[in-house]
Amino acid sequence: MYLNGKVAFVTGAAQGIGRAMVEELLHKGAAVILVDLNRIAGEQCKASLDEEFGSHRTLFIQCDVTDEKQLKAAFQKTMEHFGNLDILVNNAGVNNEKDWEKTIEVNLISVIRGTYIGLELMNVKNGGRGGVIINISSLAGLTPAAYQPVYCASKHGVIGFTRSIAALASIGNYGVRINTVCPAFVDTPLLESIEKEENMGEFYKYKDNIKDMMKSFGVLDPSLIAKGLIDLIEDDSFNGAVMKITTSRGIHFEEYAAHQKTKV
Ligand SMILES: NC(=O)C1=CN([C@@H]2O[C@H](COP(=O)(O)OP(=O)(O)OC[C@H]3O[C@@H](n4cnc5c(N)ncnc54)[C@H](O)[C@@H]3O)[C@@H](O)[C@H]2O)C=CC1
Ligand SMILES: CC/C=C\C[C@H](O)C(=O)/C=C/C=C/C=C\C=C\[C@@H](O)C/C=C\CCC(=O)O
Repeated sequence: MYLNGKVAFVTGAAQGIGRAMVEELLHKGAAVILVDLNRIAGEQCKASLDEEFGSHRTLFIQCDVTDEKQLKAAFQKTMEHFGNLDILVNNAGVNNEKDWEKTIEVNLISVIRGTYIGLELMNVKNGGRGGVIINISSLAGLTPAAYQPVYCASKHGVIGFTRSIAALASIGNYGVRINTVCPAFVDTPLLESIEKEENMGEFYKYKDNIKDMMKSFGVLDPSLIAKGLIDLIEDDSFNGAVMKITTSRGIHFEEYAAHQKTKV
């Protein structure tokens, strides 16, 4: 997909990986809807981006992605404001083993719901003009994470759902490609949750173990994740891809047997 002039919807856009993705999309000429629960951070993010890219290139929408009514309204506002939707990045995520139901709601249920709403709008069979959906998983979506069992489950779910819906989109000729990105540790405020009992709950006593893992695996810059996102959007050969991003191997892909691969 050629990004110039396209319209992208990014959740969790106010900071971290989401903000890095927004900046890359703007540099490539797209218009971007910034969707985030945090109004202050979202408005500050937009104000900063306006200085570099102009105020017409972005729209901030305060939205809790776990609230179906708010999420649907955000998509509706996008269509009204920009007239179309070409790219959807379901990025918003939390790490909370204490309120683990919230983790499942944000990291998995909202990704599924956002994908379905985005597909409805982009599917050429519905009069859409096609597009690309990227769901953000994690390396914890591919390996056990002893100290984040529910976060791990949510991210495994993102991969299973994304590969499945990508296969359906191909079989149904929807004109929409759906892929997932699995970064290892990335230098964002999310990592601060490791130090908080209200996030880690019973696993708080293992916080130093996670920090040792971070020392061992290293911590990635969000800009590398944004680069991986752009690769998946621009290269039309990717559908159902599971992109991994680690300090040791950079951007690479999980390999599956031929019968488990998704056609474009
Ligand atoms: N930081 C890391 O080490 C890694 C993060 N990831 C994933 O990348 C994604 C982005 O994470 P980070 O940028 O690191 O986190 P972050 O905490 O820096 O940013 C997450 C953003 O999502 C927003 N958000 C949270 N709940 C929301 C909700 N209910 N509705 C709308 N917005 C909401 C927050 O306000 C925040 O702006 C997440 O899905 C995370 O699981 C994956 C692998 C590594
Ligand atoms: C507060 C931090 C929350 C989330 C961080 C993020 O989602 C994350 O990166 C979590 C990673 C958890 C990893 C858990 C185990 C890692 C296991 C390793 O065995 C993976 C090993 C190699 C990857 C090889 C490769 O294909 O590159």
